[in-house]
Amino acid sequence: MKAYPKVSKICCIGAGYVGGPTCTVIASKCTDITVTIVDINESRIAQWNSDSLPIFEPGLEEIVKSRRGQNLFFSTDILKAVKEADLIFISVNTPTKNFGVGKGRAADLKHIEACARLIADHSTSSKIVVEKSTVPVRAAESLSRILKANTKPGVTYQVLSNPEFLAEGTAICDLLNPDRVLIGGEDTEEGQLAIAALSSVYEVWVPKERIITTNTWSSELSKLTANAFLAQRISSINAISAVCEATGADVSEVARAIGMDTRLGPKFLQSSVGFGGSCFQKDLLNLVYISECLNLPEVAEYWQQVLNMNEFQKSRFAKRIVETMFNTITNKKITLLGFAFKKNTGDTRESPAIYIAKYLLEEGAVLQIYDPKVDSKQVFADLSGTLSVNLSEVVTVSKNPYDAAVGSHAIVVCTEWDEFTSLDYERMYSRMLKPAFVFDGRKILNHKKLIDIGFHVETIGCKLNNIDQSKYLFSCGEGTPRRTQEHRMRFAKLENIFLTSLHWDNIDELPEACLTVQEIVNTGLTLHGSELLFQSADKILILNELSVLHSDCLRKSNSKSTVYFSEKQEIYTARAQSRKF
Ligand SMILES: NC(=O)C1=CN([C@@H]2O[C@H](COP(=O)(O)OP(=O)(O)OC[C@H]3O[C@@H](n4cnc5c(N)ncnc54)[C@H](O)[C@@H]3O)[C@@H](O)[C@H]2O)C=CC1
Ligand SMILES: O=C(O)[C@H]1O[C@H](OP(=O)(O)OP(=O)(O)OC[C@H]2O[C@@H](n3ccc(=O)[nH]c3=O)[C@H](O)[C@@H]2O)[C@H](O)[C@@H](O)[C@@H]1O
Repeated sequence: MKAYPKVSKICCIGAGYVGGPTCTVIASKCTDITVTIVDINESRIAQWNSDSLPIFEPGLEEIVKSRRGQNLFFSTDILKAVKEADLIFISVNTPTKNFGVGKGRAADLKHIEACARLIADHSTSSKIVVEKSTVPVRAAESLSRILKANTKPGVTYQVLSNPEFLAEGTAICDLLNPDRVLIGGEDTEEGQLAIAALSSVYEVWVPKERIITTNTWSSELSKLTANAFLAQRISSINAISAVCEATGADVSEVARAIGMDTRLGPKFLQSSVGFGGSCFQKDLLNLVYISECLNLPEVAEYWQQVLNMNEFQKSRFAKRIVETMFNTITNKKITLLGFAFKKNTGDTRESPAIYIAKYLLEEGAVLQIYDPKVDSKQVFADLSGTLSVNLSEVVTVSKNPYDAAVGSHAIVVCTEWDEFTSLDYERMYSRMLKPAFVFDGRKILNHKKLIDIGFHVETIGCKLNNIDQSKYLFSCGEGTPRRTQEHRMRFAKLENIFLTSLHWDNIDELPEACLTVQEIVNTGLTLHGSELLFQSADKILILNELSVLHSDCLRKSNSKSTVYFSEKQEIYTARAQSRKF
């Protein structure tokens, strides 16, 4: 068998989340190959050539900087790179079609086709064309037909399928140490030679036994199947999380127990607010569409259910936020921690945070959003379009989580960033209105500790023992400080005093209590009682350093709910802004 000439020049069309990292790693491992990554998006290429790369991926920047200008180039001169290359990766986006036949389900292959026509029109030498993008089964065949129908004399093409399995956030590790590299090609001598040529590129750093070869269609279908199985696992554990919440079981315990079965394994069993990202939904929709086209409605329905479960999970979580906050979040500030679809990436495509944010905004909430890698421009772009609210009035993007917590009623964790586990939640709590809530959509926080601080905590897949940790002192008559000491209650930790009547016996020591609290800490003191009591209390409490808030338990007007806490909280909020002694 003849050997294919050694690959010495690679062109990658599409400088996105796949093309950029993949070909950067190839350039770093195969320093004798010149790798040029091209894109029609000029600003993206300019960013790749700058100090601020267009995507965040741990470890990527170092490798780009070490190879850029050596054997790694980013360019908008697509024609030149295509002409010079022996091997061309097509890594363009293949989004879900939003028009015409297959709208909302089929993959839109217009970018792939544009690449094929461009290669056919401008190539003056033979090429191996590699489908890196995720495509429907038999897409390589269409690619091949376009190329061959436009072939110039003396130019030949071999089309390979080489799907990418990297996950964002761990892309560099995945590329350096892949579980497998899959290459599909034609079952002809030329096809096998092309497979061998691409394989030789990977063999520089990937053990040969991890490079598997197959026919093109199996390769294409394996990619869709891998994503479908991964998404199915998440939807399966999320379905169980709903059962756990209804029964008192804990989904983390269930995941641990089943994950130790070597047949199941522990990965992808993290129950969450739902999966996001640019591929799971798109690829599942594609699989559903292909199954329908093949007249396999049962198969289509089966995979559709994985997506339905994901929608259910997101909406269940969003509804729970509103229900727990006394069924109304109108004008309530809510802090969203995380906006990316997972940690260690700035990518927000199909992020569950977008769904949650839109839901809360539609319910009238005011959002204060913090994500370490997503900027405000991206947040506003993602939230624009569908809502009936003026976004700039109801959404702020903060530069740190503590600012995002000021005046907020609730924290909602949407992304599992490591830094969220080590925040100073006492500090967050002190900046929030009470009762203060945490909704942990990623199950990453120390829930017991949060409850001890005073938060009401809700999470996915288990019921938490939320007991009201607030301490109430009923009346504050003569001898109260002494008696609180006898009962080992620290006066300075006092946050609530309930005044039962205006009689001097009940309020005698109130000024001293307030002075003590003011001197030592404090985040504020709430007095509970009737309006009448407060009119008198106003006259005896004039403190510069301490906010004393009123909670008028008797007033029922203006109440949207008969729930005591709801009413208390509304009045508390209103007073908090207007009354300071
Ligand atoms: N994002 C991910 O983690 C993974 C994505 N994939 C698949 O890889 C493909 C690419 O995905 P991403 O890199 O995330 O997309 P992306 O949207 O980040 O990047 C695609 C790039 O292709 C460029 N492009 C489109 N048409 C072009 C043309 N005719 N000429 C030159 N450039 C063109 C776009 O300007 C864009 O910069 C998709 O099929 C996706 O399903 C596969 C594995 C992982
Ligand atoms: O084709 C693709 O685009 C890629 O899709 C996924 O990678 P990615 O979407 O980048 O990230 P994942 O780690 O798979 O996470 C996807 C979503 O599922 C969520 N997830 C993941 C794991 C888990 O246990 N629970 C869970 O909710 C994540 O938070 C995230 O929202 C696959 O993992 C990659 O193998 C594949 O190459």
